[in-house]
Amino acid sequence: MSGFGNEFASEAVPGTLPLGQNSPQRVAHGLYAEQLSGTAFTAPRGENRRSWLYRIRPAAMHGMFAPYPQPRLHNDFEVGPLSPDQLRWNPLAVSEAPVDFVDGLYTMAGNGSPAAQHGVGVHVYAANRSMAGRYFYDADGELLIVPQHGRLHIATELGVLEVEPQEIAVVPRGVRFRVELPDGAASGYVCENFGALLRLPDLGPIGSNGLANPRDFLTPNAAYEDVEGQFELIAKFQGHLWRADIGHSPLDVVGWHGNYAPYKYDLRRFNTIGSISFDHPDPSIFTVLTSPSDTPGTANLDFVIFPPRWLVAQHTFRPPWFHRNVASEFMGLVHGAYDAKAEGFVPGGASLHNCMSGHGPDAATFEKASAANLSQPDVVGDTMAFMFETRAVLRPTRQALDAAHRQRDYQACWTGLQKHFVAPSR
Ligand SMILES: O=C(O)Cc1cc(O)ccc1O
Ligand SMILES: [Fe+2]
Repeated sequence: MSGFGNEFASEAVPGTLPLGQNSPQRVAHGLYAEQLSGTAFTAPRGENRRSWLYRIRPAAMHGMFAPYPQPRLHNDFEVGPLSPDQLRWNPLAVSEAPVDFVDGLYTMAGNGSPAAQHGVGVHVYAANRSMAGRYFYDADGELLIVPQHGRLHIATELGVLEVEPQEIAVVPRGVRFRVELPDGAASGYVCENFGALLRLPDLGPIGSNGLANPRDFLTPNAAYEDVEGQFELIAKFQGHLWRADIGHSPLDVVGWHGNYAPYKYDLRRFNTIGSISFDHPDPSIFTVLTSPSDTPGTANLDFVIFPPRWLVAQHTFRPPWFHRNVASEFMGLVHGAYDAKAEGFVPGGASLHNCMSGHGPDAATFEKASAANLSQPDVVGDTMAFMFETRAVLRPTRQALDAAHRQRDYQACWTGLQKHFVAPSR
């Protein structure tokens, strides 16, 4: 079903959804009615998100939760002194042992907390088997999933999302799901948003079209599993994982209606807008989705992409400029090469430039772009980089700082920048 944040209605069995009410005395087909609230009951109408689920058994039915050991996934961002160094990592290696999506998550950095209801957790994942007999939900935030390698088959309570690299999926806070790997292995990035729900950015003078267009966001039709067995429900709650026995698939929603639902988006549909005169615009022009904070214009999270595009700006240094930012920038690369880095920033890798840490094109990129012939356009072809930009400093986890795959020589990419200044003689 097409559209961003629409009021959808979907039933896998005809006649499931009640007409004219949400909670009839007896639901059709012997189902239970259950509301899933993604915003406060009293959130303003334009921001209010909830769905009504008509399901075989209510979500309350499962055993007691006990801690589930997955020490690589958490929200214990490093406390204490934090170096302002620029950081960069190679891709996380896929484990030799069998690892599913939940066990394959690895926390890189974050800010805020689930308790504070603002901030983000930044994770990567590398998995080599499908989740089988287990289901997951995150009570701490919605999950923005950015596949980098391998497709994901995400079976959720509200239906199935198939996503491949260069597409994204968003699973709302609380929605239970299982991830299968049609290609046998998969890796990518996840931003866990503790704050206000992701929404489309305002377009200002761009007008009523452009960037990510609402109709390109797709929400699944209802699909249910009617199976019983000895299964496991994994919850992420207040920064840590918990497990409970569950005797049936919780993906048993036969019909649902509402505006709180998973969705996917193909980043290749992004209507990239840029300079056709001079100067490289601020990267906010590439915002796909934003989670506002309580300060207008200052996001809890901006999800920004750097898709293929033409560079035509005249008398201009065309790649991203040198920069220091009050906000903090975590970047990843889904595909190809990024136009500010000639080498070292590889698909599946990541970089972190925190508040006011200088960054920008590496020496090779600077020299090349400074000498480029601007009478012809450049095309940035095979590429799909992205940024999770957030107003608060991203504190890396201890494991990310200590990781063998951290590039400890990252700063060297700027050491080759030559002094070109020549003081005019007086
Ligand atoms: O490469 C980066 O760090 C992100 C970035 C992109 C851009 O187009 C302009 C500035 C900027 O920091
Ligand atoms: Fe930047």
